[in-house]
Amino acid sequence: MTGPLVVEDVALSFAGVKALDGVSFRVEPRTVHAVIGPNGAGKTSCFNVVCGVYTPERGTVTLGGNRLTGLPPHRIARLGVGRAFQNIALSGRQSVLENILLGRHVLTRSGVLAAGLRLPGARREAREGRERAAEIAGLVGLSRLLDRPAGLLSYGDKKRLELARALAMEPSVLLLDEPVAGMNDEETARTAEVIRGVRDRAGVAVLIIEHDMALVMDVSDRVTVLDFGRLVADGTPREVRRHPEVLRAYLGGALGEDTDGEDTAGEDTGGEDTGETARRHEEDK
Ligand SMILES: Nc1ncnc2c1ncn2[C@@H]1O[C@H](COP(=O)(O)OP(=O)(O)OP(=O)(O)O)[C@@H](O)[C@H]1O
Repeated sequence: MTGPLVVEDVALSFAGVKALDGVSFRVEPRTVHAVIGPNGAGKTSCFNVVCGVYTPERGTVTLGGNRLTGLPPHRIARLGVGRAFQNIALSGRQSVLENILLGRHVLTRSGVLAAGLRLPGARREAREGRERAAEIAGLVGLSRLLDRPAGLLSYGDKKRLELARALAMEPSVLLLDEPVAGMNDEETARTAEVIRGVRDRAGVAVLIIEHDMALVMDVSDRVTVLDFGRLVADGTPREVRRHPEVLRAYLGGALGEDTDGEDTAGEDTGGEDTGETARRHEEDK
């Protein structure tokens, strides 16, 4: 990893709606960092700013000191920001291995012509690419399914293949948008292991958006909480779970279970009206 991903004072609006309003946080190398918040909090907008899909009105994003803001998404990807999309867009007829290799295209130097002419450099690159793709498949638990067409995989395996394809670009930071959405408990647990493996075995930082609070609290080293485009808390899972603003944003419910057995859901948050935020979110829908 080249260094931290630093989001600094980022602001973005849509027709007067402040999707992000002065958001700053940093993702340290080799950590799992979650961005959470109620619907419409600005999580997806934040990802889109990091990836270069949106250019913020104010603020910057840097990776290891290199400025990403203002660069097109493909340049940002080459600089080390990988993304696995929420909507699965795999090539169903191609095998697991071939799908991972598609993700490596961005790294292949010798190009299609050289490969077609079977030049030695291209052949070596192709062999190394296949070896690395197989390693990545191992990292996400798909080693035994290398030759299987992606279209025949289970839902959970498809999501993990999508993750592998993003890893094939050899990112320093991997962005995962709801990696366990729609998964049962067993698949969620497998994916949690994969996320830890990406951090610990591949040495890649993982930035996730996720609504599954149990997963977030389980795998994250750090959590950034957004609400109405503003950062309301940033800290370890334990710290944010107890943060009054976080409890207010979530009405205490989703974050109430504490590992030390204390129930923080019923804690007095000091707010005048804990129902206010929820009502506003309901109105927004
Ligand atoms: N392309 C867009 N056009 C107009 N408004 C948008 C657009 N994208 C996001 N917004 C608005 O910006 C705010 C933040 O939205 P965003 O999608 O970033 O939130 P989110 O936290 O990802 O929500 P969710 O959990 O529902 O996906 C919302 O008020 C949303 O309606």
